[in-house]
Amino acid sequence: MNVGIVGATGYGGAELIRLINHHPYATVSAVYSTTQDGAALSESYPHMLDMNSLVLQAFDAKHAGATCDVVFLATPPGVSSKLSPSLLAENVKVIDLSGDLRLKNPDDYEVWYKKKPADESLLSEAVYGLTEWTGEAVKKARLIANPGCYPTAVLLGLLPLLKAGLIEPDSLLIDAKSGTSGAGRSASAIAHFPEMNDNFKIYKVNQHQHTPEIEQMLSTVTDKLTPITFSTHLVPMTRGIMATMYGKLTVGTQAEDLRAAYEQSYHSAPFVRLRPEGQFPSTKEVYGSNFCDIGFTLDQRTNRVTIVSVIDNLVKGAAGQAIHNLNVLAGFEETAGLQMVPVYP
Ligand SMILES: NC(=O)C1=CN([C@@H]2O[C@H](COP(=O)(O)OP(=O)(O)OC[C@H]3O[C@@H](n4cnc5c(N)ncnc54)[C@H](OP(=O)(O)O)[C@@H]3O)[C@@H](O)[C@H]2O)C=CC1
Ligand SMILES: CC(=O)N[C@@H](CCC(=O)OP(=O)(O)O)C(=O)O
Repeated sequence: MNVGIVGATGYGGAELIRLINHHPYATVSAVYSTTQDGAALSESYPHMLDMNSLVLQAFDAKHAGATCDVVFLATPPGVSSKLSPSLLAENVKVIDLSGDLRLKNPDDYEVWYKKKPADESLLSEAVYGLTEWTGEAVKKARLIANPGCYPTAVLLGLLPLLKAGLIEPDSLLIDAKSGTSGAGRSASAIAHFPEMNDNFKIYKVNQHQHTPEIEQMLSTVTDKLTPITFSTHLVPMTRGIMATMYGKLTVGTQAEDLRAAYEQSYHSAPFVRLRPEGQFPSTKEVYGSNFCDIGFTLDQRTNRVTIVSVIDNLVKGAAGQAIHNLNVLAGFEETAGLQMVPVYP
């Protein structure tokens, strides 16, 4: 299968190239850039010096139609809503890593992204690609909205317990932390070395654009939209997200109910790993891999559960999850090209 990447000079694009290089059935056949038409990939990324057959070029939907079966859009907000229709018209399937097509309500996009939303027809066609939960719809999709990095960690940790009715949805507190690659290669000053080294920052308090995305997906298992408290922090590391989540248990919930709910949801999910009760994962334990590791414990004293979910933001939170979606929609085995053991230490 031939794939193209728009935004190939960014971190998400580079991670797609790295992972697809090991994919048994997919080949990168086109890499698009708005700023580096004609440049070799190694001009942006010298670590890909041996991949100089990949020459960056200006995006052209007709070219993509002639050379690619699927195109990944690893582009900033506001771009994929414009490019997707021209790719679909060329019979090319689209996997969008940005937030443009994730929110079904266009007003939410306008409020949280402060940009013009995509056309409603595009939003209604886009399938939210949280593969473990929406894989059946992904199989039939031609347009996939790949989940955000924070929502991936948060939703994989919360959905099984909410679906089983084990925690009160309106009691949820979500405290998430990310490495700075989450902000992209052209990150603003907030993520620069002198700002972030030896520092720890909270940001976008009550304003993070992933809030409605999390609420939207949680509502599919609780049947009502419940506002959440969701805080995001930058930590001085390159990759990794840890979401620590707290919720009040419903009457009678025991630790074995929590474990049973996770096992029921993820018994055949190759990328979700559950820790024994009371043991918690760290971000390094998933670094460079497509795993989401989850730990939990129940506090009898407060009648609350603490859940910890970790991912690599660039893999499970972006490129790896996008390739997982590619595998499902193409009918490949789910793990094709994604069986990396985490890099440790
Ligand atoms: N970093 C992460 O951990 C995650 C990122 N995402 C999302 O994935 C997308 C890509 O993120 P990331 O790779 O980190 O971002 P980067 O800033 O690292 O890269 C984005 C790339 O998009 C290209 N670009 C910029 N403007 C345009 C445009 N108008 N049209 C087409 N291409 C353009 C640029 O390449 P060029 O100048 O060569 O055109 C740039 O290299 C974003 O929407 C992000 O929010 C989602 C999950 C996790
Ligand atoms: C660390 C960091 O800055 N992370 C970014 C993630 C951005 C992102 O992935 O945005 P979309 O999913 O909405 O496209 C942020 O918090 O805004």
